[in-house]
Amino acid sequence: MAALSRLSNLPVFLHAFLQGLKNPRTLTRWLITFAVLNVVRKLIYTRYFHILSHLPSPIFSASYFFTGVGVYLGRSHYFLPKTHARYGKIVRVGPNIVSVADKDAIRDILVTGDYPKSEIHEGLELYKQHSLFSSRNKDFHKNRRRLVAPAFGLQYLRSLEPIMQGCIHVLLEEIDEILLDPTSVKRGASLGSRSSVKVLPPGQVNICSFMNRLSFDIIGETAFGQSFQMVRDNNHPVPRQMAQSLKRSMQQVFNPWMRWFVPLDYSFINFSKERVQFRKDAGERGRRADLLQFLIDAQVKERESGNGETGDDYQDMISGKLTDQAVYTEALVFLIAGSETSSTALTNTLIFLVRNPKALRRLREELDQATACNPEDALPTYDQIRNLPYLTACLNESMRIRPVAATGLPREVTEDTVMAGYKIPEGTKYFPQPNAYIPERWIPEESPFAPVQDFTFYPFSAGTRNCVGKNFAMMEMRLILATILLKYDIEDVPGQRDDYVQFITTSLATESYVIKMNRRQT
Ligand code: HEM
Repeated sequence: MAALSRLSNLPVFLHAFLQGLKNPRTLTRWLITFAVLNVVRKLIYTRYFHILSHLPSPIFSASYFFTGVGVYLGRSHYFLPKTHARYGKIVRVGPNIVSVADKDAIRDILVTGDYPKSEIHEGLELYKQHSLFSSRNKDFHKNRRRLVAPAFGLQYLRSLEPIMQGCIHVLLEEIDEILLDPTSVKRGASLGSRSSVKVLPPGQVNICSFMNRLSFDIIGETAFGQSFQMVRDNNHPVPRQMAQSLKRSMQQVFNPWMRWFVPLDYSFINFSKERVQFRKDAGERGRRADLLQFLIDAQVKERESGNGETGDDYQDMISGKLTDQAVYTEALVFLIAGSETSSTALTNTLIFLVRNPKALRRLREELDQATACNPEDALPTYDQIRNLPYLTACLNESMRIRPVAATGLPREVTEDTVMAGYKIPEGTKYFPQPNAYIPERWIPEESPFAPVQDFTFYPFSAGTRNCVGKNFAMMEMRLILATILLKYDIEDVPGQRDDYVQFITTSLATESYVIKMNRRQT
């Protein structure tokens, strides 16, 4: 069909060409007509004759144009729930993109079938280097994941607790300073391109900005051995460069024309290179138990075992060897994957809590009980809070309503699959009152609903490509949330926008959410 429709354009083109030889204006007119006809032909073909044309789909799915606009504006996640509500659980949303919103099908894709990541991930590779996050090659991924995963085991993460606590301590100092003197707010440069940090009325703090800056400091300390001092100074160029490059690289995946006009700025890679070299040069003196040290040690072990690089750069890259380049690329992947994700999830949780005072009170009670014997100035320890059910429920509930990876986890179908003809029962809702913040639904003995079904909740994805940093993120979020609630009374400032944009992960569109904070009287 495609070949036939292509041939049918040939006489039109020849006619245009012959006419054009006589008169350049006629040639232009005919070329425009030809281009328009070609677009119409493609749209008709994609809509009615393509191998996916039997799937339910809105009319816009025949082209990438609307998806491209949605991704450019960071609003692509808004249309998906509406499209599924209208067309069912399997919907074609682009010429070659099918969106799936069914728990069994999702389990098949991510876990049972372990489908490879889609081509989109290639657009997210850093200067064409495979990495744990972007690689689509299963052997590469298996090898790299085997080397890196122990850094996120509970045992190793324990060594990171003092580092995280140190950063949280700086946050408390900074918030206290603003509460005393609102003009002391560090304006710095905005991380995205939308807003900057403002002086607020006394007693108010932009919690979105602080969570964002704190997550960068924690990843800076753990992955590069150096805080970005974003909480204190809000002025380091690397987080800003990184946030902007990621946004642009996602926009360019669906809008390739942008590459001509907006080049990507990868200068932040030099920062990673320098930090790795600095740590290596420092030798035993510079040793620290953190993610960067783990990568460097893993590289040394791989080399000592005789399984190191072969000298062929390309082969070493595709087989997942921890070359020098691989070490600084993976450190950057931690920075990219581990900053905006945790900070968005934390900001959302704080917003839900100030808007749900009952849940806030209950969480506070749980935390007070767990830390009752702490001296006044002490921060909660991870041992005290890691198993608190309501704390975990509050985080889960916010990641359920506002997932950090909201546009799904694109995978590729590499062979014929029954999913395209999948029959799905209509009208099944996995979460009763889906938009209400009810942390109790995660505590089976207290839930007003039937227990949450397995495989309906994937904030960290599932299967071989799930989030390697899940334990890190949960530890970080529990520590930060617990500390804030133990040290401050917090309250909502009503009437603020809380819509969000999605580039690689989601974030508040305004980059700002202000809450009232007051040092807690003990
Ligand atoms: C609330 C916080 C976080 C959430 C919700 C989250 C979510 C996810 C999700 C959904 C994926 C799968 C992406 C895909 O399939 O395309 C993923 C992968 C990944 N995440 Fe996280 N993440 C979080 C925090 C972190 C942190 C703190 C780190 C590291 C310090 C991290 C490192 C990674 C890496 C390296 C991958 C790729 C893993 C692989 O493919 O083997 N994440 N994350």
